[in-house]
Amino acid sequence: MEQYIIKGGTPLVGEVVIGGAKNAALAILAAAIMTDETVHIDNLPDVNDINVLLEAMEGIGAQIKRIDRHTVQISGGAVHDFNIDYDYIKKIRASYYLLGALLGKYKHAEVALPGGCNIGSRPIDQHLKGFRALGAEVEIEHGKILADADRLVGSHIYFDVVSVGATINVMMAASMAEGMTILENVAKEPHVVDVANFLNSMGANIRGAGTDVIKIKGVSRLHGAEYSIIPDQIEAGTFMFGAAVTKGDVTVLNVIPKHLEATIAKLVEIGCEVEEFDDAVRVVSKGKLRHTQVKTLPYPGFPTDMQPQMGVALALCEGTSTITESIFENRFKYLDELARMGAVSKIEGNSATIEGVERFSGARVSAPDLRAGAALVLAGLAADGITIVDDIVYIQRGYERFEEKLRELGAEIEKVSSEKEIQKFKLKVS
Ligand SMILES: CC(=O)N[C@H]1[C@@H](OP(=O)(O)OP(=O)(O)OC[C@H]2O[C@@H](n3ccc(=O)[nH]c3=O)[C@H](O)[C@@H]2O)O[C@H](CO)[C@@H](O)[C@@H]1O
Ligand SMILES: C=C(OP(=O)(O)O)C(=O)O
Repeated sequence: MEQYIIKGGTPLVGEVVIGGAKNAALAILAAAIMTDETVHIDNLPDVNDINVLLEAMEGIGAQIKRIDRHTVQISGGAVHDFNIDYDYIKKIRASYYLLGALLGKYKHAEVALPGGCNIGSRPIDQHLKGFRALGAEVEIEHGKILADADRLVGSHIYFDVVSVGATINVMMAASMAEGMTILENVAKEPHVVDVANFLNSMGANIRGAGTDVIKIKGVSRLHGAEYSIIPDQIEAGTFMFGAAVTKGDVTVLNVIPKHLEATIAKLVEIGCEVEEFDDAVRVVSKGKLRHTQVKTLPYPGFPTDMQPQMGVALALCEGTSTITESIFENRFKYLDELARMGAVSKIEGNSATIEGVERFSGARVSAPDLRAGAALVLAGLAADGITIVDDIVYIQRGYERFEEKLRELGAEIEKVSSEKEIQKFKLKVS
């Protein structure tokens, strides 16, 4: 089992290039099998979730050609199997996008119920409601979602909750339904817009992505395309909070600053200096950090996927801060791990009260999920002494070369997998 070992106390300083957005890329890869022609996708992040999804797609007959770590060519023409097994996708959430893609193109899909991070109850009732409204029969049997339709017909669908996954999934299926679909109360996340743009580049007719209402005029076929995925706002935000907690000076490159507005606002509130450029953002943290409040909300609100990273910063702020987590009820597990490093917090329902401390002390902690794991790495970088983060397989789901990028910013961090390597690192940094 691999771990990160970190000697904290060095400010992160320098520039870091941000990769493509995992959560956009996963949906776009799935959507790529909706045409028989070749699709060329660029700016893919080289992370475990992507590789697992590509394997699952190969398993049903898609031809996948890796051009390099960030570029892939996909031909969906040879897809002959509409059945995705649990073994492939138990580790990832976004396997559910193969439902929308297969149902849209082939009117039939059998996909195991998705996995993903254990951050709370994660129903998919809104996805199924959307597919049924388009005319599909949908059943859950033996852990699989079976969706079947003679034809899909456009419909007017109001989502009861704002869901990124349901919005994208139903948008995919509806793009190959007959007639007009109107989706209301949809998610407005940048990756929803990116997937709509990608589908449109394949010949779909989708309008309104990024607003509350998406209108889709179904088409009978989609064609090949070349597409470059948007930058990952969560990877960028993680490095930006890295600057905040280590009293560093980090510029994230290849970002869309507009997508980072909520993160930037909170960094400014806690006392960081933030400079925005066309496709870069610089975060400088000098003095003490100030306490604040934050509530996670759908975009353009503060993203739940940034909540643990912000929580680590708040645990180092002067005074008392509060976090309200309104999307997933089980996203505070990192606070128990952070307590081992000296953080002081109390969780009540979906809120956490955090009493800032002067410093963390290095300790052995476990990553409970992807973003919580990344947040604990940030805590280790800010802490006195040595921190070991276990279960980094979660972090590897969504961060490419995380430790290398941090080292390029001056961090003392290694990926290790044995006691011998841990001792070697300790000797090196002592
Ligand atoms: C692979 C991927 O892109 N994952 C992201 C996606 O997850 P995911 O697509 O699972 O998240 P959703 O936006 O669907 O979930 C938002 C809220 O809606 C609820 N809900 C969702 C669907 C449904 O059918 N019924 C229902 O009640 C969920 O329990 C949650 O409380 O968006 C989340 C919210 O930005 C992010 O944290 C995840 O990183
Ligand atoms: C929660 C996340 O991913 P998933 O939805 O795939 O579990 C995430 O990207 O932070």
